[in-house]
Amino acid sequence: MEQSVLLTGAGGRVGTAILDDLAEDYDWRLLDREPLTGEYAETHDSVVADIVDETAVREAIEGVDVVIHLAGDPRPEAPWDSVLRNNIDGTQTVLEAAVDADVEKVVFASSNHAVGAFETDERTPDLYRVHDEFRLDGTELPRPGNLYGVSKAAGETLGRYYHDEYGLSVCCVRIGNLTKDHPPVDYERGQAMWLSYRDCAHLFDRAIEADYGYEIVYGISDNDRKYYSLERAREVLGYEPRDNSAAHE
Ligand SMILES: NC(=O)C1=CN([C@@H]2O[C@H](COP(=O)(O)OP(=O)(O)OC[C@H]3O[C@@H](n4cnc5c(N)ncnc54)[C@H](O)[C@@H]3O)[C@@H](O)[C@H]2O)C=CC1
Ligand SMILES: O=C1O[C@H](COP(=O)(O)O)[C@@H](O)[C@H](O)[C@H]1O
Repeated sequence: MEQSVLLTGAGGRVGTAILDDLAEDYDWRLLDREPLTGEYAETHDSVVADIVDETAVREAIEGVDVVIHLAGDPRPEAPWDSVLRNNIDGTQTVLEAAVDADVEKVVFASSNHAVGAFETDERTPDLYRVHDEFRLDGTELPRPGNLYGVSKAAGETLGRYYHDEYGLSVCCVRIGNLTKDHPPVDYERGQAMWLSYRDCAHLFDRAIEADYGYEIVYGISDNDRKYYSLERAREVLGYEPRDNSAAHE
């Protein structure tokens, strides 16, 4: 039987990349604080709610197998009051409701900014180039370079807690730079962490289907330039990216 999946932040860029490829593959429930427009609003069950509204989130989550949690403030420069509310409090609300509703898995949209401070002056810009062999693999401690990154590291830690304490399966995807059709132009960092739309959809598809306990994986395409390892995503999720920013240089 088709799995039912709650997609929070469904109206945004990552949500669109996922639905563009997977709209027919799951029984979706779409949640966003803005009313959804376009084809997915007409063809799928959708809920307009704020992610910190505990009652609305509990209602939306009832009966689903998996949650993909994207809703939040995605701005690297976002101020503390916004990330505290939308990213940290919102993620805790989702995880608590998921446990109470016996959800099997939560896939959390973490970010490259949870580890942004590894990009020191000594390492960059070499880090973004093909010859450089430095890799982060998800076993390192978080090292955020801004408060947005702190909020993503907090979301990962909340996931760890809800896994250890309640047995919830949690996969944190440290998404790189999702850009449609081609990697960012004249931006080496963005090219090293490019995630194409179709690789994004495939990665979240694998995170819905695979078996795991608690995982942190990197969400990038198979770029020649890279400083994030794809090993864990390949091994645990069966991720097989098809795109490479080098093909667009
Ligand atoms: N786009 C990217 O390259 C990356 C995105 N991410 C993360 O992925 C997630 C999605 O990002 P994007 O799709 O790019 O952002 P977006 O801004 O395009 O979409 C976010 C969606 O969440 C909704 N939303 C925001 N706060 C909400 C709240 N309190 N309650 C309910 N809905 C709310 C917005 O209305 C919007 O539709 C975010 O958590 C972001 O931090 C992480 C790394 C890279
Ligand atoms: O987490 C995120 O990261 C990407 C890439 O970061 P950037 O600083 O190189 O732009 C960003 O585009 C996205 O908005 C953000 O949510």
